[in-house]
Amino acid sequence: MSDPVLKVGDTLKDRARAALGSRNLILVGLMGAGKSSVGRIVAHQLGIPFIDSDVEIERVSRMTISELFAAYGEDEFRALETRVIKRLLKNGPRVVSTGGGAFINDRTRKHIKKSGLSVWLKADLEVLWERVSKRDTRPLLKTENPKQTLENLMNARYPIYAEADITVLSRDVRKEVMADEVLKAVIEAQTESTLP
Ligand SMILES: Nc1ncnc2c1ncn2[C@@H]1O[C@H](COP(=O)(O)OP(=O)(O)OP(=O)(O)O)[C@@H](O)[C@H]1O
Ligand SMILES: O=C(O)C1=C[C@@H](O)[C@@H](O)[C@H](O)C1
Ligand SMILES: [Mg+2]
Repeated sequence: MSDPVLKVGDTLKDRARAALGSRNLILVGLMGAGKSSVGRIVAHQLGIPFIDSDVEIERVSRMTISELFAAYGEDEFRALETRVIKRLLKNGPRVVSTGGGAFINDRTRKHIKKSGLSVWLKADLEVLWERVSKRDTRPLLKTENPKQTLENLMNARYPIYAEADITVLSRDVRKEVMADEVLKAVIEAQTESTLP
């Protein structure tokens, strides 16, 4: 990608926007990591469209994610998720926040890797639990011991999320601070990839 000329005084968002070029920025990670809320701010900062794959799936199916899981099961949900994400990634640049299991699916992960820069928002169990325990809209956590289920998902999924291009630690700080960290990481990733 050819770098547009950057000037002294360019802001963090200008530099991140230039680093991204026409690629998509795709946020991956577990439920509660902040993909949807941080992704929305990042897109606003970059001045490019924001799309949340869970919201898009609910829009096209006219069902909630819980209803989809209940009516068709997880495998059908994943097949739909793959199709929707593939379509969303066709026209970059966009910020696409994915559902927690999207990057774990081999086909979806391939589409994500091909179409842009992936960012893993990595959080520890206590941060995630504090956030997801407030709402019961997540079908995979409707178990007898949802905190243990979340920990099991972390153990199974973290090695796969680690394949993302960038990892940003999602902590208990304001969402705007997290968004700035994502922008900085995009710039750093671009700088590293152009080093001799
Ligand atoms: N940095 C933050 N500080 C405080 N609260 C946060 C932060 N990031 C996210 N949250 C809150 O945590 C909850 C989950 O965040 P969000 O929906 O963005 O996560 P997600 O990664 O998109 O999860 P899912 O995979 O379930 O869609 C929301 O209520 C959100 O407001
Ligand atoms: O972690 C997951 O597998 C999921 C996370 C949510 O974003 C939804 O996509 C759905 O509840 C499945
Ligand atoms: Mg989300």
